[in-house]
Amino acid sequence: MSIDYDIVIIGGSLTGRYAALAATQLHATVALVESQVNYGFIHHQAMSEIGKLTQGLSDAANFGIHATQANTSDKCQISVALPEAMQYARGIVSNIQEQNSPAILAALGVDVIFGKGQFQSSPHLGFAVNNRLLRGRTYLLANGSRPAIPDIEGLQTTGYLTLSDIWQSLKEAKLPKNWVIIGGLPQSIDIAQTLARLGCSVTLIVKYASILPYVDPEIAQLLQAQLEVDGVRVLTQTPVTQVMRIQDKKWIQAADKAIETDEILVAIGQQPNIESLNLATVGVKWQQRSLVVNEKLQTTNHRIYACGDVIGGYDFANIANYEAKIALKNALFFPNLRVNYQCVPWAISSDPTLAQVGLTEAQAKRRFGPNEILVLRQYYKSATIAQLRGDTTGICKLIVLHSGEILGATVLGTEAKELINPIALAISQKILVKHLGNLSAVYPSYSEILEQTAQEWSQHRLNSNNALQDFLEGFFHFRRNWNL
Ligand SMILES: Cc1cc2nc3c(=O)[nH]c(=O)nc-3n(C[C@H](O)[C@H](O)[C@H](O)COP(=O)(O)OP(=O)(O)OC[C@H]3O[C@@H](n4cnc5c(N)ncnc54)[C@H](O)[C@@H]3O)c2cc1C
Ligand SMILES: NC(=O)c1ccc[n+]([C@@H]2O[C@H](COP(=O)([O-])OP(=O)(O)OC[C@H]3O[C@@H](n4cnc5c(N)ncnc54)[C@H](O)[C@@H]3O)[C@@H](O)[C@H]2O)c1
Repeated sequence: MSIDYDIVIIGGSLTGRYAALAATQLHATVALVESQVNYGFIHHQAMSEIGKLTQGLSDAANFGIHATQANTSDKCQISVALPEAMQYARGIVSNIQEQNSPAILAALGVDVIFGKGQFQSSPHLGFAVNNRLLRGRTYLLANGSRPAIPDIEGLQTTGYLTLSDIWQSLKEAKLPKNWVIIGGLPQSIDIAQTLARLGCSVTLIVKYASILPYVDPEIAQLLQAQLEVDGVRVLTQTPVTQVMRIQDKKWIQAADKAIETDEILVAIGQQPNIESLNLATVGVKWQQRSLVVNEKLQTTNHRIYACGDVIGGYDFANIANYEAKIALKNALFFPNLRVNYQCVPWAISSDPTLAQVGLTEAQAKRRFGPNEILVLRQYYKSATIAQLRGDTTGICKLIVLHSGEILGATVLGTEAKELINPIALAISQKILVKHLGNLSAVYPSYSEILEQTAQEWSQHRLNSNNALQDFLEGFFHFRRNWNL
């Protein structure tokens, strides 16, 4: 069989492009097939930053900072001009787009093909696009997912927005005032807070007991409390059963509550983009929420690999890139590598930020038994930097074995995204918690929180070792008595 490319990558967002560049660096020949890149999530991040800035400016008075109108003693009101904010966000998207442009990829040796294409199985496995048949030794599906829409009575006829189109579809100069968000995905938590900070009235509705069922409950509760402080009304254990339009208002029936709103955002999960790919013909299987892959990220056709949102799980760009690395190496060389999500962190850009890696306390206790686990925690208020910046809401929680092996961590607080990365590295490199405790972190810095949390381990070891405590007491008693 003759081939045109060592790998054909289908889907060219940040992950597809990342995989394509990594392949060319390894001197493999690569085709990247892309239908239409959507940088919606960068747009969202920009809006989220504007929301945080607005909040920061509103809090300025706590630091004794007051702004007054020229020639009057009236205080300034903080407000966001949506068209200008959207223009700023579009500018960021355009910069990122430029950095990842097809011209740059082509210059680096990637054959970029615009189109949608589909697999064909005969006479040989190939990917047909724009009247061309791309024959790859292997294929990588990085073609993402789209919002899953629940079968709720009246939802389709009433109309709704999703995480993919929320910002792009807003045409008015002002945001709709009242929002209902259905579903507690990581991204919907962030969007709820951003909308509230931009002046909207937001109700977040989830059908489970927690806004984020896979997160440490203590921390999910703290995050929920912060959302409520920001003015988000949170309804848990409240399944939405019906949606309807009455005149120009939308109405939501959630358990025994009827809620009137201007706009609805549906965020209950994603489903893979698979329909147009002709996957059944080439033996690739899928489920409702994801493609079926093994630990090597091979689909049920061993020459076709997949990574990113198309294979399900939490949708995060860094998780997609991690999977792309594994899938790419398996596809180009011998398929030996297996995914291990234990050391891949993820974070929500909420304020305070939530970041998690490895096992939660409950998962660790289930896997190793409750007596084998130590939970080390430190609150942000103990760190000088948090006091200086006035952001003392936060906690760092490390889950460790008695041996000092780190199993997981959850951090809620400023710079949690930065703190989680060294913990992920410690987990992957099996660096014991005592080494994190010996950090000598820069003072004042948020890393102190990590250092202090890790030091709890030595303190716990000492407190639970009576023989060592007796020895130390005796040792210093002896030195004092003998003046040594
Ligand atoms: C509102 C929002 C906020 C987010 N915030 C964050 C965040 O803060 N941090 C974070 O890590 N992640 C965030 N994410 C998630 C992140 O965007 C995704 O996890 C990441 O982009 C995964 O990349 P992917 O390549 O799997 O899928 P996508 O980014 O969806 O890319 C798939 C690509 O494949 C193309 N494609 C689809 N079908 C075909 C076809 N048949 N042929 C050719 N091409 C095709 C599409 O056009 C698209 O460009 C957010 C997502 C949303 C919606
Ligand atoms: N990283 C992880 O640890 C992990 C683990 C499991 C699942 N996931 C992923 O997280 C995503 C969500 O998973 P899930 O199993 O919670 O999905 P789900 O469809 O059961 O729920 C998603 C969210 O929508 C809410 N919801 C759904 N229907 C609703 C309704 N009618 N009314 C009100 N709220 C409603 C749920 O309460 C939840 O907050 C999926 O994409 C899944 O693959 C991640």
